[in-house]
Amino acid sequence: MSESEVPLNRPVPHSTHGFEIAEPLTRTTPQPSHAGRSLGPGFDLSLYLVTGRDLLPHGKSYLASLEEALRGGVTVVQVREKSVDTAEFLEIARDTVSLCAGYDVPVIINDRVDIALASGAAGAHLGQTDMPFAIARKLLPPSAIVGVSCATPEQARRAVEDGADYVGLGAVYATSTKDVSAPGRVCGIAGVRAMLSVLEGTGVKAVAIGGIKSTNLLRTLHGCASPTGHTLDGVAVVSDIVASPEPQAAARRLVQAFRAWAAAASRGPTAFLVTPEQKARYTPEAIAAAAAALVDTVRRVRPLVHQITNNVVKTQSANVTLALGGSPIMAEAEAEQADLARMPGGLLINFGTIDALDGMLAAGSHANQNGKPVVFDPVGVGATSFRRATAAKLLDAWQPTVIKGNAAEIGELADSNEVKAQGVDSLGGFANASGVVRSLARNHRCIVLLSGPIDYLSDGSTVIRMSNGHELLGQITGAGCVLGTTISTFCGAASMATSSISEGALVQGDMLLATAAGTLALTIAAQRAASREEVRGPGTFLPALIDELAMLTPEIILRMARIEVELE
Ligand SMILES: Cc1ncc(COP(=O)(O)OP(=O)(O)O)c(N)n1
Ligand SMILES: Cc1nc(C(=O)O)sc1CCOP(=O)(O)O
Repeated sequence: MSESEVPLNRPVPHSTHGFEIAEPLTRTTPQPSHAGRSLGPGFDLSLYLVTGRDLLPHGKSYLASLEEALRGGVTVVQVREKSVDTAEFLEIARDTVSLCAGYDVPVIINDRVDIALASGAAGAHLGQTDMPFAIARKLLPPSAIVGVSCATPEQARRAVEDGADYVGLGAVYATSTKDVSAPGRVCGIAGVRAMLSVLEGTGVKAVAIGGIKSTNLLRTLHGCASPTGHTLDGVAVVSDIVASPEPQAAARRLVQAFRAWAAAASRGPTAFLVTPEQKARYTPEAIAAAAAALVDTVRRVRPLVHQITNNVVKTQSANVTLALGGSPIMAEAEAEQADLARMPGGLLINFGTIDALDGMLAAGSHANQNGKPVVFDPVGVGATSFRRATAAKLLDAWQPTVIKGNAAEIGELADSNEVKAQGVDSLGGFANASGVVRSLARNHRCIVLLSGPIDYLSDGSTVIRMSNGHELLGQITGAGCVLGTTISTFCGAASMATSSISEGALVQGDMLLATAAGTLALTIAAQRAASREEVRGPGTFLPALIDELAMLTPEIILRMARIEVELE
């Protein structure tokens, strides 16, 4: 839908929200009694504005800013006042109810049930240390909407039992609007996911709150979902709207992005990755054909392949990128990540030596903002608790498009101890590798590749098994790392070359096929390199591998690809 087609809020003759306890100061039209509840399950939390008068830009009045935000498409307004006396709070609440009534937007009062009652608002929002839910429910009319703040699954469970209409989940990110510096107070994307799992099937709606902006909205929505695809009903925002000199434009950006994403998410639990039409095309022949075509696409579009990778493999990775036809850049400084993310292509984050954590955090976030695919290689993630914590931090900061790893690394991220690690290598494999990759892909909402003698690839639904490769790959250092390079090269090219735009998607293009292509390119080139006459062992294998990558053709892929598909 184009910007001009998105329905924005327009003033309406009189409101249907709010219960009639006291008439707002400026309203002349009588309100229907207890109409707030008539919003019932249908109340629209898509863009939930929480007010913050102290953040208003100089010269902008509270009501002018609020009205602009309403015109921009805000769907619920919460009056949050932390430092005024009761009389002033009531006056602000009444003015807010009166203005919002004109846009048919319900008003919720933060913390204060008495103000909710006296102002004729649609309901109240309660924190964990505010009035107990049961008492608030008793005091408020049955029509009132009552929301509860939650930061843990336990609190979410309690809110469901109590009968909350919705919950505010957060803080998702750090924010300067409110002090959330206490340990564990920022629950992150992973925390919101855990709470959404609790809410599944309960009918209790959810918004996320804390540090949400138009720049991280899509990443937040994409990541905040339970493994079965239970997602947010909206986002609650303070500063991104209130502190803006143009609150209408700020609200419009947020609500449009939310609606585009919600339309995509409604197509199914893995529709964030592939459409049903794409899925129908996942046959071994079609996958080989797509991978073959992408070999030429890489050479045509020459993706910039930005790699933050470990010192052991940098030169090798750059040479592999060049051999395929991509353009490598190994840039780690935090300060250059925003500029680099604006250049089309792919990003690889390989944390083999974790030298550039700030660069990794910034690179992924900027890539998400610019729709660039992010390939994450959590090298040796189970080896130390520092690596485990770093992986969790990175996965909270940005959304990977692809996670690739060996059995020990994938097992660690999947909370499985079936496979043992030895440093950055793994010992053994999974009894049900397809199940492991499928479930990890669902949990992390991304493509997962488990590399090994057979490579298992999944988008959370389909599993693709590829059995090309050669044992010499296991005898050179960094074979897994250069697999990350070939995948990010193909993902970058596929995202640049796609002609069909999927609204609300974090990355354009079929990343499952691109990951398959990147895997096949390396493993088939390895087979060909190993069969060369001059190759006597690992020392002669590596240059031959780079030669074979440079000489790869679509026909070679079509002839040699060994692919099986398991549809769910
Ligand atoms: C939608 C939404 N979610 C969470 C909060 C936080 O409320 P609370 O825990 O009561 O903290 P304060 O806002 O009172 O500081 C909220 N207000 N809205
Ligand atoms: C009011 C509030 N409650 C939070 C919670 O975690 O409960 S975070 C928060 C402030 C959100 O402001 P901004 O959108 O400017 O980051």
